[in-house]
Amino acid sequence: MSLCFCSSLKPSHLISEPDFRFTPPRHHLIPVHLNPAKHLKPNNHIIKALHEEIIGIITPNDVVSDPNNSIGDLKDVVLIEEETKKEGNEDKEGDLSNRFKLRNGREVVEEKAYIVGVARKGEVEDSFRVEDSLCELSQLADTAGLLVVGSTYQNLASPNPRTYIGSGKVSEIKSAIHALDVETVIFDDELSPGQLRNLEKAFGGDVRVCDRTALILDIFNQRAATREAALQVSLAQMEYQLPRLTRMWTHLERQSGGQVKGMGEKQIEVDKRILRTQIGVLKKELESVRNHRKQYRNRRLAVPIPVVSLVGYTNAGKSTLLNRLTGADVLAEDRLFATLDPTTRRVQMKNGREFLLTDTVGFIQKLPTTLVAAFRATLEEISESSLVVHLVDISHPLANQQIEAVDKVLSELDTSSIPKLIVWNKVDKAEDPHKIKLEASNREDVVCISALTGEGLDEFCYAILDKLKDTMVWVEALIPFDKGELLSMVHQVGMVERTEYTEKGTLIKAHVPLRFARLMTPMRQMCVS
Ligand SMILES: Nc1nc2c(ncn2[C@@H]2O[C@H](COP(=O)(O)OP(=O)(O)OP(=O)(O)O)[C@@H](O)[C@H]2O)c(=O)[nH]1
Ligand SMILES: [Mg+2]
Repeated sequence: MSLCFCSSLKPSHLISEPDFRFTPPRHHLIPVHLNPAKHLKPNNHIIKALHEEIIGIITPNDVVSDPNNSIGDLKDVVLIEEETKKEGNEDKEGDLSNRFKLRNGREVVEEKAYIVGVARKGEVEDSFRVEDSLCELSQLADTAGLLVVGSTYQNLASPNPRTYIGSGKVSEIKSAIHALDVETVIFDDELSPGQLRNLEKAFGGDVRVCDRTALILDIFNQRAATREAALQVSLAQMEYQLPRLTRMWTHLERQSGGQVKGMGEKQIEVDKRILRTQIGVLKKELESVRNHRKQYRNRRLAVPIPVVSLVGYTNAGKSTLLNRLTGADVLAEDRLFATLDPTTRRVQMKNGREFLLTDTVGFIQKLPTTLVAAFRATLEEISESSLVVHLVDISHPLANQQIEAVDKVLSELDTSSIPKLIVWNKVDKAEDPHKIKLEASNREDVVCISALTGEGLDEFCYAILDKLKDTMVWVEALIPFDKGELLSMVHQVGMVERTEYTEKGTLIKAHVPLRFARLMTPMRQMCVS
């Protein structure tokens, strides 16, 4: 059984991209029989490809002129993925070659996609407008390796429960997608299994229908690099798939003309059981991977250095900042969801102070709940940190909406008790950097930086220390000379305001983390007496 999101009958492109190469395995090739009498125009593009021993895309409608007679037996001329070129589309080689893209190190042919949204009447003014949300969906589609060739939306009080959009709009889209030769239609909200089914039926043919959630899950699937991330994504995919299995086997009934009525339903139950068992196995595996990571985390917590979590909308610049401050080598690129796994590195400040900085997975509006649930353990690291830094791409036209979307996820993660610092990144890219800096300086809790140029990074580190100080406890303690180790630890993790050497030991006045303050209780009493 193959798990796929876009279509319940065939493995979707969104699960496994067509792995297009110029030398495909033999079974992908089918012979082409060319009949010169039928062909009117010579096609030098193909000849060139053949001369260079590159296998080109040829259909029976293509004309091959071979002045040097170097092609040999035309029966051996082969065609890659017959479906990629339909009859009557002779001039599409150029168009097609534009659709070869390098995705995650693989050359793939981009499928044509059409995106659809719904603008809800009476929507809060400050939230994402439907055009903005569709623009983001288009970026997501691009990240997943799809070529968006058209989009539309409809104003509705609420989505149509049967087909998400109204029936008139369905017909309009049907005409558009057939005219544009679209293979996949992506909807901007999560579709119910019923809506998915009805829309596929309405569009007919081989058109696949999927939603934003499936697209995001697919991107995560493509990008999962570690075992934990891969397990988390698989779990999210299976949980998304479970209620959508409905049509997987109904084709059996259709094929047999209804003679094996009920067979499809039985098979659905079998599939659901298999899927549930797989979900159980995955959860167990995840548990063991997580225990392993927990041991690392406990070891890290034993080192008394404060942990600062970097959170923010996808593409805000979190990994760039981590790399800049720590010399780490986390992948940072202008694509959505570049990072899936948390990475922690030590930041050493000029004044000798240190803190640990953790880069986390980016957030997005309409983040699939299955994904939040599957990534909860990873995200829980955020709720265990001493400080949360919310990084904002201030140059983005939708910065405010992105801030709101991040705050929404943070509130779900129970981080309200952790102090937060807001950092406006990409100030270099802002339309009016001066104005942005002025605005930031007038606001408490906002620091303005450019992770790319390094501007404002010293202020950023000092702001972090200030914030960390707020999380600490003020102590005055007399540390005996034989506890030198503790004294240097206090210097390392606390903010020492004053030290004085007395006959009995070192008198310190400092802000220290709570658990240190507890450790120092006897020494604090010595100080009082
Ligand atoms: N101009 C400018 N570009 C920046 C800055 N910081 C990051 N970028 C660019 O923004 C893009 C995204 O950066 P990342 O560091 O990958 O963003 P991220 O927040 O880690 O993204 P995800 O991992 O997808 O959540 C990259 O192309 C960076 O070069 C900045 O201060 N100025
Ligand atoms: Mg990143």
